[in-house]
Amino acid sequence: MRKITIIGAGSMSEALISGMIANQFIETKSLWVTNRSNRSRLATLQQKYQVSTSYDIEELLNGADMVILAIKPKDAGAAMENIKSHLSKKTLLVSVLAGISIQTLEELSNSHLAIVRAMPNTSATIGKSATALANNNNSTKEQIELVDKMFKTIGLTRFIEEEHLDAVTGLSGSGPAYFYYLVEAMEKSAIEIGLDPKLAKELIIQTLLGTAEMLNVSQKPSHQLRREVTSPGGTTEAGIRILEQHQVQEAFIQCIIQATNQSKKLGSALKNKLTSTL
Ligand SMILES: NC(=O)C1=CN([C@@H]2O[C@H](COP(=O)(O)OP(=O)(O)OC[C@H]3O[C@@H](n4cnc5c(N)ncnc54)[C@H](OP(=O)(O)O)[C@@H]3O)[C@@H](O)[C@H]2O)C=CC1
Ligand SMILES: O=C(O)[C@@H]1CCC=N1
Repeated sequence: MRKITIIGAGSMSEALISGMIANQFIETKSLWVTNRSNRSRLATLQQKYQVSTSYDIEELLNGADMVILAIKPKDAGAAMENIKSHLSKKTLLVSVLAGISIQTLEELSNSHLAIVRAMPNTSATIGKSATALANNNNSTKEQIELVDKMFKTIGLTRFIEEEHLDAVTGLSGSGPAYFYYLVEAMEKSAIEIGLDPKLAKELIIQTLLGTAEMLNVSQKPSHQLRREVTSPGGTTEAGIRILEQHQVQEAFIQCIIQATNQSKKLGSALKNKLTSTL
């Protein structure tokens, strides 16, 4: 019987819990969850998913096959300090933290652990995450297969070189927020143009689903699919002209570059802190 422990009980932790449980990846009582101090949140997760919860590090980590870090990047130092002496060489450490490199995790654990760094997104909640993963050389084939299977319970997985994980964070880790931002604009415009908000939301959602499915099944590149919507002298052309005047495509490119750079910054902030305390 497997034992998995999640350190952190926020939104990403819950997405992982719900995916694992919905897919019967692990027995509920063998899935352990903890956080820093929010007892009522742990009680909620315990009631909702029948997972085990504890603040006793030994109880949490003893015999764990996998320990998943699902805390904010700034809390990585404190959390690792708390757990490092209880991690065995047989345990796979999995991190979903933005920006924190495998090397930093190795330094924080002070031992040669098997480590996998992952970048999912919040669509994990409904089993539709796009998750990229990178492992260090200490990870065994069995551990890599296990973590892949685990993340497949929340959506698509791809193993990549670690150097690209900050870019993945900027692109698909933060990605749902960009689409929500666009939907917010569409909802606001619906009011301006006199549409019922409920009807508008249904139409927006179906349009998004249809667009995603077209991109998925069609062999055509995105710019061609866009051209096919755009009749000469028509409505789309008139609308897109405004987006081009405001350089919206360029703004999205800069947005993703900035998010990628922020992921790198989060990593180097912790690294610099570690170096200065050595
Ligand atoms: N949200 C997203 O879209 C995505 C997030 N991520 C990454 O996932 C990680 C978690 O994000 P998210 O779930 O949104 O964060 P939340 O703020 O929702 O949750 C953070 C959790 O960490 C706990 N925590 C903090 N310090 C410690 C500690 N020392 N020991 C144990 N638990 C601790 C908190 O406990 P308490 O409440 O008691 O303080 C809380 O349960 C981040 O590193 C983020 O980069 C990755 C992909 C997407
Ligand atoms: O905003 C963040 O830092 C996290 C990482 C990716 C998505 N959310």
